[in-house]
Amino acid sequence: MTVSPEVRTDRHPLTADGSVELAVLERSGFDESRHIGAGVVVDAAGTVIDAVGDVAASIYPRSTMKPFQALAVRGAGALFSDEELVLTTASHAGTAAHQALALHMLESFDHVEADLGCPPDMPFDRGTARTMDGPRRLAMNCSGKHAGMLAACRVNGWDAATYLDIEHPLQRRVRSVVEEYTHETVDLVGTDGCGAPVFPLTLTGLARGFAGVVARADGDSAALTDAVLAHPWAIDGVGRANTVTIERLQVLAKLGAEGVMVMGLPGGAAVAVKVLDGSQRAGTLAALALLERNGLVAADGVAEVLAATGEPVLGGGVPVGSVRVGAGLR
Ligand SMILES: NC(=O)C[C@H](N)C(=O)O
Repeated sequence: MTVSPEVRTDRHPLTADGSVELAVLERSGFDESRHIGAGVVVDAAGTVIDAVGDVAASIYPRSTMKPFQALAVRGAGALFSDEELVLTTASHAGTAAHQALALHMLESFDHVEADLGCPPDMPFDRGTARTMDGPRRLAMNCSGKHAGMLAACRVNGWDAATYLDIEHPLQRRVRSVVEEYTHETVDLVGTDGCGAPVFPLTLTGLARGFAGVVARADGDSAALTDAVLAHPWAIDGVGRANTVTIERLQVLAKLGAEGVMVMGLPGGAAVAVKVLDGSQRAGTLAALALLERNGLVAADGVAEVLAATGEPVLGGGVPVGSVRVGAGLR
């Protein structure tokens, strides 16, 4: 992590003391695991309307930064089809369709797979992984984001070999988009798993920023929001949690690694959640519980999404338990 001269003295990480119980896994009638963390709901104007835990704590947003990165790429003049635009903001499952889309994005701007700055990886989708000989960059969940960044370099004549450097013109743009939407000063820079710069943000700033994106206040954020709603398969994968949430609830959902989840109602509120232990298990459950308790999504729709995407608790191959909303959210 590098530190800029004007470090915020109030920036602090989320701790156990700043967390509440978000989810509990019960097996055979006995509680087995608990996930703690924090979550915040803001309205369309970015005002906090509900919060649990220390939502002034900062977290790495990981892939929930992708909507801001996608807007920076589009703002730099790299234009794609709607499905490709969704891939620029995706943590995709790496299916053949996702990989083909990423390849088309590269080729449209005279790039090749080896130009991608993200590392070779196996796809999230197990079926696709079984068909592959080994990891490749196209299959990495961030390949669409990186293809978009490379396209922005081509359009502007920027150096494509250094596009992940924090002082590269593209990353400067990303930084200013993040600051514009979150209303926070970027003062710390880390490196995401895919190699891109990632900035700690308060949970509240992240929710505010996401509410700004789904507010559709300008052409680029409207195009991004509408594209995700129209092509939810591309942002995650068929049957996967973000895709199912978008399909069933018309709520934009975006996961980040290490237990981060943001969701936003087009033109309305947004929620941001961090599960302290980094587990992905509780993210969708906690974010939807926060939206539901504020009357922003219907209980039956939430139950449908959780039934379709919740992690099964199995014993001998049959369900013997469940994951429920924790005491901190009730
Ligand atoms: N889904 C994610 O958050 C991935 C993240 N961008 C990483 O590279 O690790």
